[in-house]
Amino acid sequence: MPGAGDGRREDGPELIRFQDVTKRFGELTVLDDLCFSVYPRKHVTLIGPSGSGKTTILRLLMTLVKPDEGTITVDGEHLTHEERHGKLVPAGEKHVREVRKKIGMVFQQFNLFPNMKVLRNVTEAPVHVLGLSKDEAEARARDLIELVGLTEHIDKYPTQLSGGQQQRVAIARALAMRPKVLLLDEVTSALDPELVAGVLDVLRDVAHSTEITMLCVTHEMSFARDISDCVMMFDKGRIVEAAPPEQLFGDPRHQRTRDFLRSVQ
Ligand SMILES: Nc1ncnc2c1ncn2[C@@H]1O[C@H](COP(=O)(O)OP(=O)(O)OP(=O)(O)O)[C@@H](O)[C@H]1O
Repeated sequence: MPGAGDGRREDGPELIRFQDVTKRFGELTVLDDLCFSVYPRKHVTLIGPSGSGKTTILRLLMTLVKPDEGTITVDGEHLTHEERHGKLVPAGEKHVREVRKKIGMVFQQFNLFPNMKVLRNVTEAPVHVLGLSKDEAEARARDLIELVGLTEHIDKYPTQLSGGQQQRVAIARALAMRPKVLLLDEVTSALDPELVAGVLDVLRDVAHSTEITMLCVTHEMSFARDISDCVMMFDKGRIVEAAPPEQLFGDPRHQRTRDFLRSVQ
C-alpha cells in the first residue's frame, strides 16, 4: 500500500518512509513488503492484533533491529545506509547516531535513571548528547515538566513517584531532546488502570499543543481516535487499511478491521 499513512503532502516531504520493508525472524515473516509514510506534524497510530508486527516497526526505527529487505528513511536520511562519494554504503555509527537524534521514544517500561531526580532525568541527555549548557537544559526541562504536570515533583527520585508519574517524566525526557518524531509503544500497558487516563491526557495535550510528529502503537482505541490523523490497521505484517479515525472506527472498509474492533470493545 504505497503512500499509506497520512496521504496529504501539503506539509512537505515525508518524515518517515518505509519502502518495501520486509523483516523476518527465522522462518517467520513479521513485516511483509511494507510501504507507508508519515508526514510532518501528523499523528499516526498503529492498531492490530498481538504479533502483527507493530512494535517491530518502532524497533526498526530505533535501529534495534535491521530490515531484511527494503529501505527506511527518516527526514530524508537512510537509516541503514549513508551516502559516501555518491554511493550508498552501510551506515556507520556516527550516521546512525545523528539520524537517531531525530527520534524520541517512550517505552512500556519507563526506564528512568533511578539514581537521578526528575529534573536531572530530563536534563541528562540534552546536556551530554546535544551539548546544551546546564542552564539551557534546565529551562527546557522545567517547561516540559510543567507540561506533563509534575512541577511539584521535580526534586523527587523515580521510586517516590507512581508509575503514571514516572511515565510522564519519560515523556518529558523524550521531548527534551526535541526529536522530530516521537514513537510511543503501548505506553500505558504497564500501568495500573487508574493511572492510564492521566498519562493519556498528557499525551493528548502534547499532541494538540506541540508540532511534534507521532507514531504510536496502542491498544487504547479512544486515545487513537482522539489524537490520530491516520489510523493504520495491521494484520500479519501488512496494512489492512489506513484511514482517518472517524472513517476507520466509524465505517471500516475491511472485515478484518471490523472483527478486530469488535474484539477490543
Ligand atoms: N527478536 C525477536 N526474535 C524472534 N521473534 C520476534 C522478535 N521480535 C518479535 N518477534 C516476533 O515477531 C512477531 C511480531 O512481534 P511484534 O512485537 O512486532 O508484534 P506486535 O504487533 O507489536 O504485538 P503486541 O501487540 O503483542 O505487542 C511476533 O510473533 C513476535 O513473537
